[in-house]
Amino acid sequence: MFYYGGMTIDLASAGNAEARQAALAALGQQTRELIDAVVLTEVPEDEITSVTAELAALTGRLRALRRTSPQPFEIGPDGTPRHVGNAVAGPVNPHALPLIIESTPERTVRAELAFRPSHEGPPGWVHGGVTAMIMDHLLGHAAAVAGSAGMTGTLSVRYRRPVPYGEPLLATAEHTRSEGRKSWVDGRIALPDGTVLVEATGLFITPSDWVGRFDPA
Ligand SMILES: CCCCCCCC/C=C\CCCCCCCC(=O)SCCNC(=O)CCNC(=O)[C@H](O)C(C)(C)COP(=O)(O)OP(=O)(O)OC[C@H]1O[C@@H](n2cnc3c(N)ncnc32)[C@H](O)[C@@H]1OP(=O)(O)O
Repeated sequence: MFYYGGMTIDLASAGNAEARQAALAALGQQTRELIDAVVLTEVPEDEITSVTAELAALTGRLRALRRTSPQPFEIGPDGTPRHVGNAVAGPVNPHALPLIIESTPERTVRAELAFRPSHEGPPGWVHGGVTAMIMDHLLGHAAAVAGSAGMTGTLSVRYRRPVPYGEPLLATAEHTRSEGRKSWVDGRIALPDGTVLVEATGLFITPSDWVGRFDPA
């Protein structure tokens, strides 16, 4: 639903929903490029001021017709779960990497990824909160594909080596065990040669009202 001038409009039923998602994903990607351009720019101050004014105008255009919250979790036309507004994996969300996760037949998960300069924490390296966020989401996804979708109860992260940005990395995770509504998942972020940079263990708890709702296909 969208709110425009006091009216409520269901745009999904009004047009081609898939074409709209593709257009929104392109906007999300362009905005990611903008974010990195902002943190790296060396243009003169008057140019910065001019670009800021143009961005304010563009922001106003996007705000002209808006939702009350990001796009929800849903089952896509091909039957797969998707959450395009998600902060970590959503292609429409510029804050998201986005993390593109593949599931293996063994119900483990993997994602090839590369952090960007805008993820910098310690000078030259990725912020530990950003890598923890990636681990939280990937471990949660691994719990879900194992049939134990839940909310993070605890997340323990061991930072073994600093994480570079701008380089291809591999993140993997696997469900290890469940007891009732509690499930444990292990994961890591590694260099392509297998050198582990970050290790994480998470406890995911299936809220009572989720039981049976998010069973994998
Ligand atoms: C988001 C996914 C959407 C759908 C997925 C489906 C499809 C999959 C596709 C794609 C996957 C995407 C993956 C995303 C991953 C991202 C995950 C996040 O970032 S989640 C945000 C951060 N976490 C919170 O905000 C939790 C806030 N806390 C709560 O909501 C509750 O406290 C909750 C649900 C964690 C537990 O509430 P209770 O009422 O169900 O729990 P009680 O009944 O009190 O306890 C049950 C057992 O769990 C233990 N427990 C409860 N909370 C614990 C905690 N925080 N740490 C350790 N143990 C805890 C208790 O001691 C108890 O254990 P005993 O049975 O006695 O052995």
